[in-house]
Amino acid sequence: MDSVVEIKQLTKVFKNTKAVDGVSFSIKQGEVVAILGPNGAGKTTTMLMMLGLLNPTAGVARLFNEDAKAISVRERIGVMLQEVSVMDAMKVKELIKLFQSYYPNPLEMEKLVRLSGLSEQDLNKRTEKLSGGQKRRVGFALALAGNPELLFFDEPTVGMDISARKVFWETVRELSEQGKTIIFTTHYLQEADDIASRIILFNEGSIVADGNPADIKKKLSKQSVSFIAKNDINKELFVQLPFVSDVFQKNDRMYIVTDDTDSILATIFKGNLQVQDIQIEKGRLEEAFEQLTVDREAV
Ligand SMILES: Nc1ncnc2c1ncn2[C@@H]1O[C@H](COP(=O)(O)OP(=O)(O)OP(=O)(O)O)[C@@H](O)[C@H]1O
Repeated sequence: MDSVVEIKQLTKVFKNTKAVDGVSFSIKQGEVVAILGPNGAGKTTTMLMMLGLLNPTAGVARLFNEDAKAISVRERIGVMLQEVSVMDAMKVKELIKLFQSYYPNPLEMEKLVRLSGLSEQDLNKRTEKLSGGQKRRVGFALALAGNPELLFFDEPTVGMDISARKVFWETVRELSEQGKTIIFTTHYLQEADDIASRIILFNEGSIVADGNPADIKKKLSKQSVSFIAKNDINKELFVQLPFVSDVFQKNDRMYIVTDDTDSILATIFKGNLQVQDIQIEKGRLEEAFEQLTVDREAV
């Protein structure tokens, strides 16, 4: 399958801040990708560079194997950024019609209204009179106006109430079922896990993990095997194993921190180690993710 997004060694330096540091990935048609990470991780900056709205300090970003600024690319993408600035002094309906006119194969008004969760009343409102949540819905309708193949949403659910979120994600699922490619940034782990087929995890301007949600969760959540040793057991036996990240002793218990608890059990049994009271702990994902955030803030 062809990749619709290709970024290579993308880097952005603002004065003293390296916001994005040599990031590379490609995204295939039909993927639903969450760019996940704590505040300031570089998600928005990366998205803006992907879209050609911000020039990278180094590296390249290509959409459909072309420059993102090309008209032929613009016609195939839909974008909803954090700041939805809609033109004032126009009715919502007029604004949507204007956007439809920019594209060769726009979606019909009724479809846009249904997909974005706008009401008839909203359509007749003037844009400057909209609430924050209504603005988001209009922004969503505008992103879909051209019936795009590839969609970008930057922190899409910020400012949405629960019912608006529900409509939004239902629509995203529907679009995904139609084979559209969807890329969204979020700092909600749960959102990424619920919706995305792939999570690209950012921290401090770099990718720290990239994979399906199950693999990412495995990577994020620290697991350990612990036991009480009847005889002295040499720590090195576990330290040398590739899937072990830490081995320590607490009270009379030896803890082996690992991402593969099964293999630790196998090592214990194969080595016929004299241990008792084996416990397996699967760390909480939210905790691990919060830790990532805390680490960032501590810098
Ligand atoms: N225009 C700018 N000028 C200077 N620094 C910037 C600019 N835009 C972003 N930054 C800095 O770059 C870093 C990454 O910001 P970015 O907005 O990409 O993060 P993010 O992951 O999208 O975070 P958030 O979830 O808060 O939006 C931050 O340290 C931010 O302060």
